[in-house]
Amino acid sequence: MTMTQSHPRRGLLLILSSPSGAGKSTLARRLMAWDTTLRFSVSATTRAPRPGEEDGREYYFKTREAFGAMVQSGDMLEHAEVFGNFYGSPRGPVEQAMKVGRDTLFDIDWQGGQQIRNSALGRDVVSIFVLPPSIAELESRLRGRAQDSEEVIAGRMAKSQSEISHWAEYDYVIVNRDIDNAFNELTTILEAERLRRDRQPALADFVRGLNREFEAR
Ligand SMILES: Nc1nc2c(ncn2[C@@H]2O[C@H](COP(=O)(O)OP(=O)(O)O)[C@@H](O)[C@H]2O)c(=O)[nH]1
Ligand SMILES: Nc1ncnc2c1ncn2[C@@H]1O[C@H](COP(=O)(O)OP(=O)(O)O)[C@@H](O)[C@H]1O
Repeated sequence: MTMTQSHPRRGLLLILSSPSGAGKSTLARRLMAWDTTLRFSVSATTRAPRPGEEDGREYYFKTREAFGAMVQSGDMLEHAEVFGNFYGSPRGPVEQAMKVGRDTLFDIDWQGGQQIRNSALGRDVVSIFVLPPSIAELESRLRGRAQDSEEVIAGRMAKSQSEISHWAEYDYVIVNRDIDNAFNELTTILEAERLRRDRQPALADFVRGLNREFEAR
């Protein structure tokens, strides 16, 4: 029997979180281009689209009523209020991907990370927190992105210290100083975690064989 027949592969849930502006969307975009088998979990949000954002690509843009209805009917795997707007990960596509052993990438905040880690899917989670090299650089990246008003930027900066305080809840931490180095760390983590996942069932078989050998002595 082949390994895939006896042990259907489970999809990994790769969670990326960071204070706003540290670079997690940039890393997520690069990772999706690097590995086209990864599925990006497109969140629903009540925040307004930024210039260039497309409904269904970066987010599903929803009214508060429509968002509330999704939560009520159990369609969200997790949801949270972030910077005064609601954000949530639709459950259906994640469960579909898990079933066929496809890995899913989430760009969600620490509250969402905590909810998925504590859910029935928790054992398939690999979580990564992205830190900026300095707070001055974080602010300059938020400004450089030039997509938010001064007020929005100030609000995000004010929240960044409490966001950062959750770093130790994550499996891995990447300091995004140089984007190429940060991206290399990210792909190394994914490759190592995939190896671990893929080897686990075969290892269990192997140890059963060792035990049979013990018993036969
Ligand atoms: N819990 C949760 N957080 C989300 C979700 N989608 C996005 N976020 C987080 O919401 C925050 C704001 O996202 P966004 O408005 O795109 O701003 P940006 O992070 O500055 O690009 C970020 O920390 C995202 O990771 C989601 O589905 N659930
Ligand atoms: N290592 C880096 N060095 C310099 N600029 C970066 C780096 N990583 C990301 N950026 C830039 O910083 C800004 C914020 O990045 P973004 O990915 O949108 O952050 P987040 O999704 O965490 O809010 C973007 O303009 C992005 O191009």
